[in-house]
Amino acid sequence: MKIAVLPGDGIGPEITHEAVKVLSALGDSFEMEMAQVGGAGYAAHGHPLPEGTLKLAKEADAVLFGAVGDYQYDTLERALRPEQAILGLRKELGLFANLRPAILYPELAGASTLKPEVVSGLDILIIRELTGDIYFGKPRGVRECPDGPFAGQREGFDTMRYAEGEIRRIAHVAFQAARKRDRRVTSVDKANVLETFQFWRDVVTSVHKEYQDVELEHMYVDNAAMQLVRAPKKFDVLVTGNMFGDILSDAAAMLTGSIGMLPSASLDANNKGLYEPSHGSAPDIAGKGVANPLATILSAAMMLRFTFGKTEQADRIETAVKRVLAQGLRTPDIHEPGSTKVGTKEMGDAVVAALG
Ligand SMILES: NC(=O)c1ccc[n+]([C@@H]2O[C@H](COP(=O)([O-])OP(=O)(O)OC[C@H]3O[C@@H](n4cnc5c(N)ncnc54)[C@H](O)[C@@H]3O)[C@@H](O)[C@H]2O)c1
Ligand SMILES: CC(C)[C@H](C(=O)O)[C@@H](O)C(=O)O
Ligand SMILES: [Mg+2]
Repeated sequence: MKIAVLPGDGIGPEITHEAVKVLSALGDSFEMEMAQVGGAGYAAHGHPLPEGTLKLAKEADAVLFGAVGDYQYDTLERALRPEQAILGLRKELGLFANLRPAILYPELAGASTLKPEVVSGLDILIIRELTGDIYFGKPRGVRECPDGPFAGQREGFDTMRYAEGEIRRIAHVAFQAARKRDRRVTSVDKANVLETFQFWRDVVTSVHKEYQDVELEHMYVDNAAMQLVRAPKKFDVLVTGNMFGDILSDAAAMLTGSIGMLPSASLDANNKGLYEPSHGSAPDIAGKGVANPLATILSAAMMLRFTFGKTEQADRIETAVKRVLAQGLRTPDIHEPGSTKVGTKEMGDAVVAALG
């Protein structure tokens, strides 16, 4: 059981450290090897995804990833920016299925920016396609605008595209996940405007024929964004493309009380995976010891469940997280009167202490 630990930048090292601490406290023997990635990879090796890091990630059974990115690298040419590391890992490892479960722990019902009655009991699963869409489509770049009123000026462009097989495989993941839940899938698209997403809708509808026991609804992405804050509990499994999934999952994070609570699993066809919080490197709070490590700790629990099949150990971590929340411990991102404010390390220590 080899885990590649890639802490990255900003709060990445702080939160990953806590997740490693929790994994180490379980009593199983995981082989964990660390490597630099993102801005840290660029600073040490001149590339955000150094060869050695990619090799380690490929060899390992799973990757525990912190976060990448820092403002100081924003002016580098795109290929060298820290974000290319996570995009490169997803592509190189074939991690096409991104599972982002948005669960509101009852203890945090008062912490959400939405009214408790709107969010209490929330348990939805966002499935984001992760290796296609406008993120990876070619051509892209900046060129001379060929026609229209701005002809001759520079224009930026990207290409949105999805191959049928890419849509089919993520649709299967969604329908199969729904079978283990409330058997309802909402496919989110923009079929009213975009060719790519009319095609998406048609392909999802055709895959659905194999899953007649699962209810399928189609929804436009703008409506989905509205419904997520209006009546989020109406959703069960939400499946969508790379770009829409990125945006909707950050919105869903706030339903859970904080972006620091939303874990994720990025899986290939064989459940090999990369596990990371859904948030970024939070440069604004990096080094202050206040970042919420729970999304990363919960991502480690997803790793145990999906890649290693260690359901009991995953349950232990998730139960420990519930216990520390019940004890009233909160990092400062969660605003709740009467709670006990703790830092990143104390939160990690509390989870370790609460492991049954
Ligand atoms: N997968 C990734 O590595 C990943 C994901 C998203 C953004 N990024 C990168 O992170 C950098 C910052 O991006 P951003 O500011 O748009 O998004 P962000 O998610 O890093 O931060 C948004 C806000 O949420 C807060 N926040 C995030 N995680 C938190 C945590 N665990 N505990 C407490 N507060 C937390 C931050 O302090 C900030 O105010 C950028 O370089 C971006 O490209 C990386
Ligand atoms: C950092 C960035 C490339 C990444 C994405 O857009 O996928 C992030 O926002 C995420 O949600 O993991
Ligand atoms: Mg994002």
